[in-house]
Amino acid sequence: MTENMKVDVLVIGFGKAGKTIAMKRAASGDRVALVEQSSTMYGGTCINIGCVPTKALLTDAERHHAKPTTDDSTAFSEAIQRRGTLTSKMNQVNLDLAEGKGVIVVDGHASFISEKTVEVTGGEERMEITGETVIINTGAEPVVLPLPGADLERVIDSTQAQQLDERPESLLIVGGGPIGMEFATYFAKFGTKVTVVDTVDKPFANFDRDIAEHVGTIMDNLGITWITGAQVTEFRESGADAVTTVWKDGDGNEQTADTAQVLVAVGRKPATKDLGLDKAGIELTERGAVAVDKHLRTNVEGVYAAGDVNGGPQFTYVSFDDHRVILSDRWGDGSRTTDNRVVPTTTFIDPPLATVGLGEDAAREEVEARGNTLDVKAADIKDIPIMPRPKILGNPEGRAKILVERETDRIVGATLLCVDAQELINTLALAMSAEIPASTVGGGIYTHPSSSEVFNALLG
Ligand SMILES: Cc1cc2nc3c(=O)[nH]c(=O)nc-3n(C[C@H](O)[C@H](O)[C@H](O)COP(=O)(O)OP(=O)(O)OC[C@H]3O[C@@H](n4cnc5c(N)ncnc54)[C@H](O)[C@@H]3O)c2cc1C
Ligand SMILES: NC(=O)c1ccc[n+]([C@@H]2O[C@H](COP(=O)([O-])OP(=O)(O)OC[C@H]3O[C@@H](n4cnc5c(N)ncnc54)[C@H](O)[C@@H]3O)[C@@H](O)[C@H]2O)c1
Repeated sequence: MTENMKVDVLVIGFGKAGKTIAMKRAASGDRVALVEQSSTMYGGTCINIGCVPTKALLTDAERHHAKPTTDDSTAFSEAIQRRGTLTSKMNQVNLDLAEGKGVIVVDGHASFISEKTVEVTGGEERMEITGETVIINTGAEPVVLPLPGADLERVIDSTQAQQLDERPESLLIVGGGPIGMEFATYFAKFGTKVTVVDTVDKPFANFDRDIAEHVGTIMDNLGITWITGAQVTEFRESGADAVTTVWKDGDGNEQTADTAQVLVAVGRKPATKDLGLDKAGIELTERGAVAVDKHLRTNVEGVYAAGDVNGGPQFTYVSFDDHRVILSDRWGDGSRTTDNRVVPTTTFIDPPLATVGLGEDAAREEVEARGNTLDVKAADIKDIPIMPRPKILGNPEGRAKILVERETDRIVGATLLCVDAQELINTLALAMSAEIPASTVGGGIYTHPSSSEVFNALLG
């Protein structure tokens, strides 16, 4: 039997934006249904298989590496266990929170059958749910390489890499983006021999070269081998306990490596498969994301797309901001849009690597095009005497760089590779979006010893 349900707000996917809108609208008295295809994903990617579990694993890896209290394999298993306990608690808390606010959580896979109606399958029974407002928040899924052997058991993705029963002796990671960098750090700190291969022609290609050099040293110190210009062509079984990765190097020569596991981390694509978007007439971008305008409206009235599925930057806090944009458009004055967003990033290597705004080359080009001058305020962390916190913590590695347009005193970009960079970058992002002058940030009174003193050192 098919059950039909009509709601004010239908949310597809338990992601950051969707759950936040669902809870707020339910608390405001709307009838809200939220469809989630997997009970292991209540609360979405971030808390179950993304940000939170990986940072818990990295924290345990860092603690173990700094001061081992047991052998690598035992410490690795304990970290995996703690991750499991933490995520199941958070998963349950998210379900309880949503239901506590009156959200009707529906288990099953949603697929559009018309503009504002989805069919839900896979749960206890088939249902049709129609929403006056529909929020698509289905996230993203790992890109699978279309290569021979990509489906071998030892070739895994970032979710499986968080749930290994045993510490692998060796690991090859395909892709040196944030997932590659973080997992390389995590495994290497538990004593796994890590090799990373990437197609890009230089390591850490998205970062300024001086910063990339420091990152390279950090990876070298962990014994991680970073290979660029590599085109992976195949994975092959190699005996009972290894897999061979085959790639062409920059000169076109074939290279191979045998490792216990291969982690493929070559990006994540918007999760639009089996969503029936064609039946709703919802348009996609060329890259397969749900096409949206600056209010996150799709081409169908009352249907929005939030988070990774709309093709924006793939971060939890961007999905969180998406929820504000949608609330503003649908239930507010529409003034909040995706225009002029300042989006900081942090990759959680050790120390963390954080960015906001432009890199040095792009900043110079942009500032000089305005006839102005770019001031590069930069220093190696070990050479900043008035910021002793990294030394106190025993980790003075790294470099800090803040880019300032001299004539306007505006911060146009920053890269911080240092202890507490994940916090510091938010101050700079706020200064940029609120147009607080660089000299004001530099003239702040900051507690001592704190990492914020880097602002006194570079901008004061
Ligand atoms: C390993 C890893 C580490 C990361 N680390 C960070 C980090 O440190 N910081 C950061 O900001 N970001 C990080 N990210 C990215 C971040 O997790 C995502 O950008 C964010 O979670 C996306 O949220 P979302 O709102 O788009 O949806 P998601 O949280 O992805 O939720 C989508 C939900 O929709 C469900 N779903 C999909 N299709 C359907 C359907 N048809 N019917 C019903 N349900 C469906 C899915 O099961 C899922 O639960 C990381 C990602 C990964 C993979
Ligand atoms: N700390 C964080 O905020 C954090 C952490 C992890 C993930 N994330 C989010 O998740 C997203 C996905 O991460 P990701 O690292 O998988 O993707 P990514 O797209 O950011 O990086 C993928 C890397 O794989 C390389 N690559 C692509 N195809 C390849 C191939 N065939 N062979 C070898 N290398 C190849 C690319 O050159 C790139 O360096 C990120 O973009 C980020 O938004 C964020």
